Amino acid sequence: MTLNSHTLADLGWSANFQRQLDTDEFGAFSPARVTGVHRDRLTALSEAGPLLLTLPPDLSAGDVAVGDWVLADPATDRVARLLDRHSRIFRRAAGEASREQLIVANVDTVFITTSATEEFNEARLERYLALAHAGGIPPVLVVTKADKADDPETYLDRLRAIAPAVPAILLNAKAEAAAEALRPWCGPGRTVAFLGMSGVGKSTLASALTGIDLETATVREDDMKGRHTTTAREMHPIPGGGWLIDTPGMRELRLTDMAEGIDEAFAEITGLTGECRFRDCTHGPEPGCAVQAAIAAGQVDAARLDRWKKLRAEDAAHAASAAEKRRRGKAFAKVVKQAKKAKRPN
Ligand SMILES: Nc1nc2c(ncn2[C@@H]2O[C@H](COP(=O)(O)OP(=O)(O)OP(=O)(O)O)[C@@H](O)[C@H]2O)c(=O)[nH]1
Ligand SMILES: [Zn+2]
Repeated sequence: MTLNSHTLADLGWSANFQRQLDTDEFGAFSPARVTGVHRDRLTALSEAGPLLLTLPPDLSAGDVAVGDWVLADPATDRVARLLDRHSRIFRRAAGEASREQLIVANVDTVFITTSATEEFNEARLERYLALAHAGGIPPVLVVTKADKADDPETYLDRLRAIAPAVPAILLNAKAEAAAEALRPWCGPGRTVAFLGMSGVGKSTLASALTGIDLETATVREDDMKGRHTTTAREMHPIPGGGWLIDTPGMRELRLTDMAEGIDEAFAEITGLTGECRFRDCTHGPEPGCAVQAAIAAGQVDAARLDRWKKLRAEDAAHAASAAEKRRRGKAFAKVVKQAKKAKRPN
């Protein structure tokens, strides 16, 4: 099989997408996986090979992300419909309240990558976990630079303390065996992505998995007018099956984008809050607090409670400022409308 010929299953198609098609769509359109999003067009892969698609008037580039599935009209090379995604990574759009800015779609596993160095930080990892949970993507924790630490196993202990249910692996990203350690989550039709701070070894691992140097990998494509353009590839095949998505948007994710899905990342605490005597318990000094009781019993880490409260507070502040912006935006629009009305001659 060449690089340009994949079955739908290889591309990540599943019953979950199949179910979304109407009977009349079956014969008329071909499903295609989005591999690149540009201002007014998409690159995509279908069973027949690469496609260059235009967007219909009711869809804008911001509605689509690398990893999405679309139905393409082969007669016009236009997107007929965007299919519902099963998972995503998103950030909150700056300025515009409550709107999600989509970063990637339909990822099956996210490798949250950290290193056995000073960079290791529980609070940050909890945010990455929250981001994965919010987008419905099962996370795997990867600790690189095992070769640089005196006692690297302690980092696994620290991960167990914050996320006992999340698989965690410790490795040297530069070693031959690095790709093998990630292989259980890859395979035909499966899509993976890396998240983590700069310098933790994401590119090293990505190159080990795909066999290409992603830092320098570019691809020449024809644009609509037949000109050649050079663009970075954002969805890479993994030898043996599966895909790695690596977009600039993922690398630009900032920690402030990540305060959703927090409750799931702190399940051992949020699972208890319903048992507190007071419904509005702050899990501080009040009597009958189930969380404080668990801390006293050594079942919950007090530092985790602090970080959970902090994340929740940040999230609330973020939501409040977004609501305020929206309110001001509306008030401003009203003023503009009134001004226009006033100017208009009868
Ligand atoms: N010794 C050792 N060095 C590593 C390991 N993983 C990564 N490095 C080195 O750390 C440096 C940064 O690795 P990258 O793979 O570029 O990190 P990155 O996460 O892709 O960083 P950005 O591209 O900035 O997001 C490189 O010099 C790697 O060779 C490891 O497990 N052990
Ligand atoms: Zn409480």
